[in-house]
Amino acid sequence: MYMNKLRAYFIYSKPQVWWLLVFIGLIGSILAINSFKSYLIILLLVALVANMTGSMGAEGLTNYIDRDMDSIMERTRNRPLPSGEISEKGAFLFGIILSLFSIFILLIFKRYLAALFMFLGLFDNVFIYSYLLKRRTPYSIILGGFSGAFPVLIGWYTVTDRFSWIPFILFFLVMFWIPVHVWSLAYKYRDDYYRAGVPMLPVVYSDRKTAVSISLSSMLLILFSVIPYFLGFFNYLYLLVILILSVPIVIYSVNFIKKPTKKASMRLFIYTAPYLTFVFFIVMIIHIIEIIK
Ligand code: HEM
Ligand SMILES: CC(C)=CCC/C(C)=C/CC/C(C)=C/COP(=O)(O)OP(=O)(O)O
Repeated sequence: MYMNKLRAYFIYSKPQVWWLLVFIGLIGSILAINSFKSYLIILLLVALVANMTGSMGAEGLTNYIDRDMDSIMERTRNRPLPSGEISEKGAFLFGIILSLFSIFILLIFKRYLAALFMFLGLFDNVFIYSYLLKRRTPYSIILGGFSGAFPVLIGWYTVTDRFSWIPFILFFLVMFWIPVHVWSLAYKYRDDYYRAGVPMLPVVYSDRKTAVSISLSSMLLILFSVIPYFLGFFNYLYLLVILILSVPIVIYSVNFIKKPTKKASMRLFIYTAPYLTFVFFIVMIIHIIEIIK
């Protein structure tokens, strides 16, 4: 019984989502480390715990705020809260306790800037995106998108106070990645979102306009992904990998423009997480090669 409840809360936190938030935060920490001193490894683990509990807490609170719409949408109505596996009170306490803990642990280790970024990420995801904008505008994910990029800054500034453009470049890379990621999924579930009264872009706009918006976002993402090379932040290996990784985005986007279907949009959506994972992975590999050299 106890294990079932624990499992329900773990599923409630949406690990299928937050693993990537924690991963980009981990890369943010690794990029900030240029020597393997033990205290840096401890701070890296602090960042990992903070980003994990922060992401779990944010999801817990946003799922609580969205409990009405989640019980309507087919995609979400079997989740632990709409299905009644966990109580509303338990869901809220889960979200608030983990969110506060994620800030608290950073304050305990005197990582004040990282704690500020955690507060801003949580505030943006829970209040700005979920509570304020998601029910009001198709552009909620733009203003609400900052939250998903904060783990990179948290990872970096938990490990060091050193300024660098690198974490901010990666912050904006995630920002440019979000529209493709969200709108391609929202196209498939636009009827769901319509029934729940959520004005996601594919609900509000025609197929044509949605396809153009998603494809423009894809091109912006690719453009912003190659800029760090031309600004001299990452080397030719980064450029080569980005160009290779960008080919499917172009193909899937063109296919979606030519024939906007749910299958075409989901092919693009399913590629978005691996794309971001491999971009961050190659940035980490390049950094580690630099340190070892
Ligand atoms: C405003 C920003 C975002 C919104 C609205 C959003 C929305 C969504 C939605 C609706 C899903 C499907 C969830 C499900 O039905 O299980 C999803 C999946 C996912 N999201 Fe996001 N997302 C956002 C930002 C991010 C960010 C910043 C990351 C990580 C850096 C991320 C990582 C993922 C992953 C890994 C999945 C699972 C992908 C898959 O199943 O293939 N998301 N997202
Ligand atoms: C600082 C820090 C750790 C911030 C983390 C913020 C965070 C959890 C970002 C992820 C954004 C996301 C997956 C939103 C889900 O949207 P949704 O609720 O519309 O998705 P749904 O319809 O599937 O519930």
